[in-house]
Amino acid sequence: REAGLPPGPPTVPLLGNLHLFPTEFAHYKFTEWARKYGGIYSLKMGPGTAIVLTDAAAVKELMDKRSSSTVDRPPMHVADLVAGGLNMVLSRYTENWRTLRRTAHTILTPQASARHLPIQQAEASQLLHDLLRHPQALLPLTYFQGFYTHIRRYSNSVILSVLYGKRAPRYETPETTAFFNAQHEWELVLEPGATPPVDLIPILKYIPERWAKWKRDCAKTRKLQRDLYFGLLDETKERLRNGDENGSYMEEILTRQEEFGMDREITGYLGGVLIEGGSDTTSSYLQSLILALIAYPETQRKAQEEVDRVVGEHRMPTLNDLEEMPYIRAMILETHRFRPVAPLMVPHCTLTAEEYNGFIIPQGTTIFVNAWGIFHDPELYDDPENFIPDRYLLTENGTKPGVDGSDLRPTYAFGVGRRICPGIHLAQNSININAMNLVWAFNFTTDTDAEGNPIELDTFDYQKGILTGPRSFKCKITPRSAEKAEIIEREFLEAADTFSKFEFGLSSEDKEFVANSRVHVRR
Ligand code: HEM
Repeated sequence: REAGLPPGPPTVPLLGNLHLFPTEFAHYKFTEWARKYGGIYSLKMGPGTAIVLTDAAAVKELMDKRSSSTVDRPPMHVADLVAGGLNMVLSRYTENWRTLRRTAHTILTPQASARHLPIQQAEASQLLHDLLRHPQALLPLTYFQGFYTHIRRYSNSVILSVLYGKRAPRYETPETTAFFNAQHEWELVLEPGATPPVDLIPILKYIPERWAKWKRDCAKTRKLQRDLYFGLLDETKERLRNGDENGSYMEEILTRQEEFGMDREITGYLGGVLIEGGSDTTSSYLQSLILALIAYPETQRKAQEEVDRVVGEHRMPTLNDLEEMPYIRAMILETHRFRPVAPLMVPHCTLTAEEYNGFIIPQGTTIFVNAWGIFHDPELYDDPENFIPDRYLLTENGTKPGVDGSDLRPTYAFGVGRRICPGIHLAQNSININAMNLVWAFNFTTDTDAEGNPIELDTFDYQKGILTGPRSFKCKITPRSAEKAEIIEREFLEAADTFSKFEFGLSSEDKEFVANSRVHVRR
């Protein structure tokens, strides 16, 4: 370890700390090291360096205030092979990234996100309806529990609708299947160990494809992504040409392509990255919320009391109600803290050398922001391992009274500096609507086994990966009253008008599903 670097675990020759680097759930190990080496420590990755920040003051200074240096991402050859450097999440600080980011900001403003509220609300009404009708697995062979796929469908359909004006009525809708399929392949090639260390030893990039399965996997992922992303783009173009607009983001980009400086290639990938960013993040969050509500029934009871007081029995919640619901707002923040979707955010990288607190951070250093370690720091939070929304009623950032939490902020889970999540407004609308809806509509409880014993939930049973969410779990979802069940049916039926504007070019199975679900309701 070079002089001037922050401390860190002991190194060995050549590898540095590479042999210690966790290949899954890295945030646990990073947090253990933070308690030992401090809020800023370094890891030697062969000749390269990584810094782990588990200190909110350091994050604020380095990631927010000095974001012009920490805006970069570390090199990732796999991302270049799959998306030609055009995947905004993983892209380096290039002209293309700036174009993608600028355009994303222009279309994803709070005002634009508000314009898309009707379809978000309609989709949320289908989510309630799906949970009411089919809370359990839809197909006997489905690995996932029914509720789990309903939530995934919801978030994917919302993003497809707002981007391309085309919704996904079923989890098995062809575009949704194609997306989750491509995404699965993408996650496999991104897994640590799936590729040789090409970013550390660049000569490995030149291994011919016939000896490198990973290159063939990247090519396969690239094709799956391009077929879907450019297919959807071309359909939108076609509709625009035919005068069938419905106000989607891609229509706006296609209309203003020149002004945004976007060619076909970059436009296709902008849409793609927004589907990727917007699908499993929102759904993982909602699945974590349900998991927490079941594991902490007292919290569920308090949230239900509040929603009943503000909304009552006879109507569904609306976004305006949230203002009157401090407990639900606290519960929303506590879910981000308890189980952040991106526990290490997405790694950043320095464009210039930085000095901080007497340490030198060289140019080209990878920076991990250990959101998990900060959110679970017992110095900051009382009883951090438990789900306790009340903490956010005591202080703005949920920290212990008397502790200075001013370096934190309520949007922390969405990232830092110039890479902060551009989908934040759309995501927050989804989270706010559904958090209220779910506690208003249902009781969430543990399921029972064949002998009638409750099936214990493991609140640590999470998927591995940069983004994480609970693995499918069993639970019981029951409507809280017959009247609420009726309101759910009615709202879903009334949403048909809103849906119809987004029901272009559906497959025959989707058409049949749509027709049947609505006829069924009318009976
Ligand atoms: C619960 C929901 C969500 C959470 C918790 C979340 C969180 C994050 C985090 C932590 C980052 C990395 C920030 C950083 O590097 O510092 C990020 C980046 C990103 N998110 Fe989200 N996100 C969510 C929803 C969405 C949605 C709905 C979209 C799309 C509409 C989206 C699109 C993106 C994109 C494109 C980036 C990359 C930004 C860049 O590197 O410049 N996210 N998000």
